[in-house]
Amino acid sequence: MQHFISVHDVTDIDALVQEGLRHKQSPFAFEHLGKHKTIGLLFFNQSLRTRLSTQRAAQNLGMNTMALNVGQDSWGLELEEGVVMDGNNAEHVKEAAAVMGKYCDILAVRAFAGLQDREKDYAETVMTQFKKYAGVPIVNLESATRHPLQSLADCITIEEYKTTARPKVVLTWAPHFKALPQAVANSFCEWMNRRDVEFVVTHPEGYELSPDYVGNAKVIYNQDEAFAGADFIYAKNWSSYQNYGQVLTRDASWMITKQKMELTNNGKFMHCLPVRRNMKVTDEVLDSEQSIVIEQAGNRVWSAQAVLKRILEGLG
Ligand SMILES: NCCC[C@H](NC(=O)CCC(=O)O)C(=O)O
Ligand SMILES: NC(=O)OP(=O)(O)O
Repeated sequence: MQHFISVHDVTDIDALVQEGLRHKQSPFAFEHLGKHKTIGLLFFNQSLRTRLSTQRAAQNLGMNTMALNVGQDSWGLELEEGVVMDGNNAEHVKEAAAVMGKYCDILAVRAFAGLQDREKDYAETVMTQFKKYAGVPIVNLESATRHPLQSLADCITIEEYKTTARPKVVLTWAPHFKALPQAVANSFCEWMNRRDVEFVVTHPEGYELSPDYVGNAKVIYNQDEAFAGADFIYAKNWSSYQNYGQVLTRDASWMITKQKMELTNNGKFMHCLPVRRNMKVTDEVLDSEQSIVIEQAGNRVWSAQAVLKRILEGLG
């Protein structure tokens, strides 16, 4: 594997899921693979899980790690080409990416959607620019449109907890007062569409995700109907794709409650975290046996470790 930007960089998801599960069993089996290799983690946005789990994964593989909060620890980065740099950003990504590529063998980048300009966000400028100028493999730590390390951890978690060969997995929109990106939901769709699951997406009208990511997934606008017989409920808020970046409703009837979970087949509750309690999901559900959010977050280490191992093998 050269870069890990999206599901399209993976030739065999099942093999990668199994790889992750093997790392979970034997975290230090490849502790020499990353010796004398350095990963740089760049954050344009906040993070808890991604920052710590990716560092932990790299360390388990014997790598050195460096993390940088762009714009806070370092200079603000200009991403547009050909502009007069008379604003707040002191350094262009052309130099910054190339320089960091001299210090690091792998660069991992988090840069959320701005949610102002759909065309710009969906062009994935930051990932594209880093890929173009860094000269080293790039790992996506959640970009404008995708969060593949999360999706791989989600696949690993579903593999561990499924009780039938072909579980029913429901991605449900849940209310939030802020405008959040579509990245986690988009990415989850892309990965689920390639897994052996019955995949259903449910959300209020106006929250349709980009068809490029939803693909052939079944979309049901009635949340109760969608929940019927589900083995996994994956909750996430996202802002509108059509009315780009808008919050169209905060309808509390979409919050995940115990009553809704009772419609499922004793389904497991999943969320990528962080989650707003009693906004998206009740305490009762989050604190119940059905919630596997902590185990899911724990699997972020094994997801990152599987990906970094594949990239390290390609470095030679
Ligand atoms: N990486 C996991 C989710 C990150 C981000 N959530 C957030 O920004 C939540 C912020 C808040 O609840 O204030 C998102 O939805 O893409
Ligand atoms: N799920 C996730 O990516 O969490 P952080 O935003 O805390 O990294």
